[in-house]
Amino acid sequence: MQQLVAELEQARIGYVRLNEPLAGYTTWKIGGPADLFLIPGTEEELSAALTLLHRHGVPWCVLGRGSNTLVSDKGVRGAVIKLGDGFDDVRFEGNTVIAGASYSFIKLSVMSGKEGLTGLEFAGGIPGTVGGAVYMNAGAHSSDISRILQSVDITWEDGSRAVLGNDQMAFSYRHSILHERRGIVTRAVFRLANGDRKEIAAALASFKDRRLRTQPLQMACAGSVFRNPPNDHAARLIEAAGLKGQREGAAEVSQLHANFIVNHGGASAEDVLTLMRRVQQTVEQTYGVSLVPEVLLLGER
Ligand SMILES: Cc1cc2nc3c(=O)[nH]c(=O)nc-3n(C[C@H](O)[C@H](O)[C@H](O)COP(=O)(O)OP(=O)(O)OC[C@H]3O[C@@H](n4cnc5c(N)ncnc54)[C@H](O)[C@@H]3O)c2cc1C
Ligand SMILES: NC(=O)C1=CN([C@@H]2O[C@H](COP(=O)(O)OP(=O)(O)OC[C@H]3O[C@@H](n4cnc5c(N)ncnc54)[C@H](OP(=O)(O)O)[C@@H]3O)[C@@H](O)[C@H]2O)C=CC1
Ligand SMILES: C=C(O[C@H]1[C@H](O)[C@@H](CO)O[C@H](OP(=O)(O)OP(=O)(O)OC[C@H]2O[C@@H](n3ccc(=O)[nH]c3=O)[C@H](O)[C@@H]2O)[C@@H]1NC(C)=O)C(=O)O
Repeated sequence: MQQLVAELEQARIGYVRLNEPLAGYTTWKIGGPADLFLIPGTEEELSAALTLLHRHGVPWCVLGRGSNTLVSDKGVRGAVIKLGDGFDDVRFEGNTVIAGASYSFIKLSVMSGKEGLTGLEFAGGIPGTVGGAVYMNAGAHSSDISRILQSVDITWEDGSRAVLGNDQMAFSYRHSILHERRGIVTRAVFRLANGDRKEIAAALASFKDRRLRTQPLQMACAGSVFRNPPNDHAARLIEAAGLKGQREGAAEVSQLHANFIVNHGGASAEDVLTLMRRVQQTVEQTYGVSLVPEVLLLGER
């Protein structure tokens, strides 16, 4: 690892830390340390970092805002990559928006509305990055990334780069090709339509109001814990099974939204996983439905 760190520093990879605690990089505020934590600032630095990691046989993963991720208490063996400043930009060209992968998805939504462009209103309350949103095909209010994405710049794990069009992304409900082939989104291009600024602002405000009423936004959480089963809602099943308010340590099935698990402060990943298993077992026994996690588990168990 010492040799790898020396080579990363020689290649001027912006930010390299050993044993970096990850809890602060997730919205659940949970998780142990990463052996190695890298913040490449440019595509060149990213490619160089991936090449060196590959050469040294060190496994890696990429973290956006950590708003859909549960990091294990033992943390991550290998490297965690977080894209830096060179990926935090946005520009508008006619009806097209080009955004860096670490750009805030919420800010992208608000900025597009201010430009009089419609199509990204659904993203107003999704507190992740553009890269995480593409990976997840994030969606809300009957829309998702697949409806507006034109193309994506990707760096594959061998350091090579490609541009993939929407039809090459294998999008489906909370799924993209990146679940099957390891690569890092560096930039995304969205095709929007001309709209009325006031109407877009009104739609954003109404979605925001609905979220504030129905989701525990002020609490540390990671959005919906389970995917919705076909033609139903995980939240409906969890509430009907009497699980709202169930606790394990400082983790609780939210009283406001049954498919959210909130951290009251100091919850461990094991607390959350124990609660998730209890929810799955109870819903399976009561309704015969297997709930599948939407949140992603990262790190050593
Ligand atoms: C309050 C709240 C509300 C939410 N509401 C919604 C909602 O309405 N709809 C919805 O879909 N989600 C929602 N979420 C979940 C979450 O915000 C989304 O899944 C979001 O897209 C995750 O983005 P992120 O950057 O935080 O990803 P992370 O959690 O950091 O990562 C998620 C996955 O994406 C991968 N990834 C991250 N960046 C990249 C990249 N640059 N290239 C390749 N892979 C990458 C990671 O490796 C990981 O596998 C909500 C979460 C919260 C806390
Ligand atoms: N529960 C959790 O674990 C987490 C929840 N969140 C929630 O996500 C939202 C965004 O948080 P954050 O990324 O830190 O950004 P901020 O709350 O700092 O807001 C950044 C910008 O986005 C706007 N904005 C925030 N929410 C919305 C929305 N739903 N619709 C439209 N515009 C919005 C804000 O406008 P304005 O000031 O006018 O609202 C502001 O201009 C907040 O509601 C926050 O509570 C975020 C992170 C973790
Ligand atoms: C938050 C996420 O996305 C959210 C997205 O914000 C919203 C809005 O479009 O729709 C999905 O939630 P959801 O299906 O729970 O939507 P909601 O409108 O909140 O609830 C649906 C229905 O479930 C029932 N419901 C909801 C909450 C609750 O505590 N109890 C309950 O019974 C209600 O009948 C309600 O009508 C996405 N979740 C999934 C897993 O698809 C996420 O993916 O992280």
